Amino acid sequence: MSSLLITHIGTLAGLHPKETLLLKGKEMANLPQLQNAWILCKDGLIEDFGTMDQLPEQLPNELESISAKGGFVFPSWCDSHSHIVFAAPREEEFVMKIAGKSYEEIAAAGGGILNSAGKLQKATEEELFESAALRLNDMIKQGTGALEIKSGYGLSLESELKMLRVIRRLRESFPIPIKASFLAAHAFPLAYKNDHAGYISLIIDKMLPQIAAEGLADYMDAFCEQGFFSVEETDQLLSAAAKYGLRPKIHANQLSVSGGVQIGVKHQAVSVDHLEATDEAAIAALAGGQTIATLLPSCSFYLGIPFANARALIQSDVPVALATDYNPGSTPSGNMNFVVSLGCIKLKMLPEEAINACTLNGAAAMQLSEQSGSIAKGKLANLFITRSMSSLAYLPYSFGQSQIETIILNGKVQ
Ligand SMILES: N=CN[C@@H](CCC(=O)O)C(=O)O
Ligand SMILES: [Zn+2]
Repeated sequence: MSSLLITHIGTLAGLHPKETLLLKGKEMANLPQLQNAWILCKDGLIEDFGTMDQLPEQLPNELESISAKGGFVFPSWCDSHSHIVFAAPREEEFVMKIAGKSYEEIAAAGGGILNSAGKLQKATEEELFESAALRLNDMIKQGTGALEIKSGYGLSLESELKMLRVIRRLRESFPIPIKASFLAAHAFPLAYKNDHAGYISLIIDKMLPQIAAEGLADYMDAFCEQGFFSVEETDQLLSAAAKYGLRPKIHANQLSVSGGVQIGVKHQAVSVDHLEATDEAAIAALAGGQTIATLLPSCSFYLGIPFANARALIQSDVPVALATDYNPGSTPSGNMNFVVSLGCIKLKMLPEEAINACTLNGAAAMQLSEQSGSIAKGKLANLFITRSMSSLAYLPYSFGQSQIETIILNGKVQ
């Protein structure tokens, strides 16, 4: 395999040592950097880095060398919450929202998740793969270098399997790590509207065994929310998933204080996601622990719901990650650069905190931080080079404008 040398890097950012797997509290504001640097990638991994006055004399054969022209080099974004496999966008709901309808009202009127499920059930695996691949290509161009994708628009054995197989094919076809979460507990299908127990047993007795047998999921997800899955139902689902070794990453406290955070912590969730409606009890449940609070500020932005209280979480030593939540209903955007900007502007995170939340802690929220999320020897060489910027803060400050010039995945310029 060939090697890549990047020289004249104005700032090489995100140099957390390989052993640092997760950041909490004050550590979140520390983003180690090196000025006037080079980095060498070999066989898809980061081989070494240093300052320009100490460029190595001995370099590998078959070396490609590029100049960063004074730009920053960052580890790729690690987007740990997305729903990019869907059959159709829902811009009709966007217009309903503009006219004043809430997310809950649109869902009650036959829109929302059930609308997406109806369309997905009719789509072929090929169609779903093609459309998700287009979205994923766009995300990669915007700097994403590791991704979690959920099922959850199938809501039947056949269609959930179809979604998870599409995610598997994306993983096999794209040069970035991809994790899959099983989210049949996203909404109750109409046929089970008055038979919640029936749908829960369908998930536990039919879907989980087959998904586990085919190794199609890394995590168990559930939308623990009023009008969706109760705490008791979520508890039952997470206990069943644990028998197959699937740890939770769940949707909690999006629209109301649902108790989802506490049930996630009880089941040692890798992450509890959303938390727009978080109260003190939820923060206390997470304080000082290992469960990551994954905040999704572009969902708050799009739906016009409150932004999560990132400051209180960080102050309570809760590890915070940021992700896109890319989906057709609540967040039709997979742009992590905008997430970093919203993290700063709306969640009041420092640029260093927001960048750590989108890199190392995002990787940790997919259990990938041994290989992704920071610049360290032996980690995946998934990076991006920006234009020359006056400071680190310029990246989130210049919201809506991409500063990214070059994408590098597995040590190769894309
Ligand atoms: N809240 C649950 N799931 C998605 C929205 C799904 C949809 O509206 O299609 C979310 O994370 O926001
Ligand atoms: Zn989501």
